[in-house]
Amino acid sequence: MRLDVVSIFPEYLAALDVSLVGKAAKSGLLDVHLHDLRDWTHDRHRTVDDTPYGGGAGMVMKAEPWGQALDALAPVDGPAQPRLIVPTPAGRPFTQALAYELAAEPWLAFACGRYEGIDARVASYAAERMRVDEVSIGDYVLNGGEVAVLVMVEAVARLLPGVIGNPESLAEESHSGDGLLEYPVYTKPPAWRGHDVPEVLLSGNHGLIADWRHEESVRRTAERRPDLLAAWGDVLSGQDGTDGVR
Ligand SMILES: N#Cc1ccccc1Cn1ccc2ccc(-c3cc(N)[nH]n3)cc21
Repeated sequence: MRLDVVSIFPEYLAALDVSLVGKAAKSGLLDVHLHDLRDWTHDRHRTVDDTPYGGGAGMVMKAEPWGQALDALAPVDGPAQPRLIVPTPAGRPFTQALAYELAAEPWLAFACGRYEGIDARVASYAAERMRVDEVSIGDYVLNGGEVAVLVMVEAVARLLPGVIGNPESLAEESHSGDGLLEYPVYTKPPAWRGHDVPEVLLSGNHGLIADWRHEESVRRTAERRPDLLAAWGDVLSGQDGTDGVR
C-alpha cells in the first residue's frame, strides 16, 4: 500500500517511522510519502491560509496549494488515483469497519488540515477524479488533522497481511466481527499486590475459559458501550433489515 500525507507540519508524522508502521514501511508493506503543503506555495511567506468568506473567527486553508499538491501527487491523466481521506470534526465516523475497508485500498492519500479547516472546494475538486472521504476520529475537536492521520494509519496498517505477528489476535479484539468489547487480559504472576487472576483462567478448561471470556465481553460492553449491545438487539430482533444473521 502506498500512503501519501500532506501537511504543513510533516514532521508531526515522523511517528510513522516508529514501531509497527515503521516496520511495515521498512519491510515494503507500506510505501509512505510525507509532503509539506508549503512546497506548493509560491509567495515569499509561503501562505496557506486566508480569512473566511462570510466572516467568522480564525483562518481557512486556501484551495490553490491543495489543488497543486493533489495534481502533483496524482496527476489528472495519471494511471491511477488514490482514495483521499480528509480528517475533520464534521466527517463520517472512523470505525474498525472503515479501517478494514481502507486496508484493502492500494493507495491512500491524507490531507491534514489546520486552522478552521480546508476550503470546501478542495474536496469537491478532488472528488472529480478520486474517492474522497471526510472522516472524524471522534466527537472532540483537535487543532489539525495530523493526529487523526496517525490514528487512522496505525489502525489500517495493523490490518495489512504480514504487519502484525499473530493475525488471529485481530479476530478477538474490541470492535472486531462480533461487535463486543474484548475481555480483560492477564499474565504472570497469578497473585499481584492482593489482586488475583480469575481462577477459571488458571483451570486449563478451554470451554469454561471461552464462556467466561464471552460473558466478560458482554458485561463490559453493557457497562461501557450499551450502544453496541443495542445494535446487537436490533440484529437479533430483525430491526436492522437483515434476517438476524450478522
Ligand atoms: N476542521 C476543522 C476545525 C473546525 C473547528 C475548529 C477547529 C478545527 C481544527 N481542525 C483543522 C483541521 C482539522 C482536521 C481534523 C480535526 C478533527 C478531527 C476530529 N475527529 N476532531 N478534530 C480538526 C481540524
